[in-house]
Amino acid sequence: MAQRRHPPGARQRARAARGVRAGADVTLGEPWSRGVSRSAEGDVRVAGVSVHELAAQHGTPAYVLDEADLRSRASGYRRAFEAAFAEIGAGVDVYYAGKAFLSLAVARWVHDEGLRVDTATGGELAIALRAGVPGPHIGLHGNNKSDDEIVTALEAGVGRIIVDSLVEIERVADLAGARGLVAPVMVRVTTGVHAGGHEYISTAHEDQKFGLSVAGGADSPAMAALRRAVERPELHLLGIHSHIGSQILDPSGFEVAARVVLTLRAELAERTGVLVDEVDLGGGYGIAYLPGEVALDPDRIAKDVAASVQASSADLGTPLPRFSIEPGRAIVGPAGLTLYTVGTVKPVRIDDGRVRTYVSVDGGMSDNIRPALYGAQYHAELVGRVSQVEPVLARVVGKHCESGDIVVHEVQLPGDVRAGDLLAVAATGAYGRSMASNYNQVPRPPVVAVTDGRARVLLRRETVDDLLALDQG
Ligand SMILES: Cc1ncc(COP(=O)(O)O)c(C=O)c1O
Ligand SMILES: N[C@@H](CCCC[NH3+])C(=O)O
Repeated sequence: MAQRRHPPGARQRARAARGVRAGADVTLGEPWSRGVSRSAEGDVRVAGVSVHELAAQHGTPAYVLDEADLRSRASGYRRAFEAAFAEIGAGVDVYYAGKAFLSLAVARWVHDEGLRVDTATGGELAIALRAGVPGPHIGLHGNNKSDDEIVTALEAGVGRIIVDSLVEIERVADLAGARGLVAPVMVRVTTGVHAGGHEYISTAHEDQKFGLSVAGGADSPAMAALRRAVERPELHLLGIHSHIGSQILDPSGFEVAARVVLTLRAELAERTGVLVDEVDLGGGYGIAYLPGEVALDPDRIAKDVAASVQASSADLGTPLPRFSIEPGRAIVGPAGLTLYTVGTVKPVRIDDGRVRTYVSVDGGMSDNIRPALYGAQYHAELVGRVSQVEPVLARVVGKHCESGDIVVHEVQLPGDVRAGDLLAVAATGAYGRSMASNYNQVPRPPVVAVTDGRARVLLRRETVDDLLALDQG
């Protein structure tokens, strides 16, 4: 695929050479990362680097990650939860959910900021370990872990393996026992609380692949698994894990799930005499994708969850456990944007007589599957120049052979949007690159980190040669 490169305009070149900024830059605000600003001349910068420069140096499409933004969200979540849980006398660990996006640098950044790392596969585990995250600060998830994954985790001394089924309890115990090890495990349970979007629902029975249901009380699959984990001497049962969903904007689901888990913990103690030390409440903290949307505030949610677990524990008469959480999207999502170059622009008359302008960009569902998969909404802006032309109703689409290859369903863009323009889509840091594909043999874009006016490549752009290298003829 030919890569489009954007030579900066003469004015930008001259300014970059002088290293000065004309006029005061204005921060764009949510849903953009905190380092995204626009100068009076319309030059959009990420952490001080112009989008023209990024496009010229790295081509488009490109994922751009604002390091300072990511770090401050990581430390913000850690501080908020540490403070709120210290207030009620409980400890807390924050695990960054690497599934949202993981690379060596990102693993190091979150580790620097005092977070641990939650991995879901051997690949994520390998990256966390290679980055230098200590084994005890890593968790391994997965509903279908391979023996290799379990053994790698055991040998790396991971802090916890979150077991997801009865058979896995036996496998982890056998693999640990064969090596003379005791495996630290948590049991993942399903509380019936499902959250995401703006509401949560609570159902008694679960019809999905993750975890073990608490439905049935003393006879529940969750209780059976916990008891079995207590029985196996090759396992050290650390605690109970619950993850209720993703992109949650209504925090009440966390509180309901926490109460269910704390109740199960008390029941387990009654039946076995073992009061487990830890409770993990999973990830799912929602972010803003569109202007005007309000992300969950870590300080607020930490206080609410802490108050609710304190109340539940007091009702149950059990001492507070140590807590942990696993935010992914809330750390990396807002820190990322995707830079595209506009190609074909096509006005299309739609049913109600209006015209929708289809703006095709040089990427699409291969770099962001979320609109096609979940109907996810995003916000885009023209970032390479300022236009005074009236906005039109636009749909940003990709270059793939699918009519559902939509990047932004509906957005107002200047009526003179044209080929060669630079377009940025906000809040693509989570589940963009990590869920990217090579559909239509499109090489995956690079991830470029921007820090204090300097850009560097974290993951290089794939090439057609990379794709051909996989092909054994
Ligand atoms: C077990 C577990 N922990 C953490 C996460 C991270 O979720 P999010 O990125 O929504 O914070 C997920 C994904 O939803 C998950 O399945
Ligand atoms: N991948 C999903 C979220 C699922 C997270 C993993 N449990 C998303 O893009 O929103």
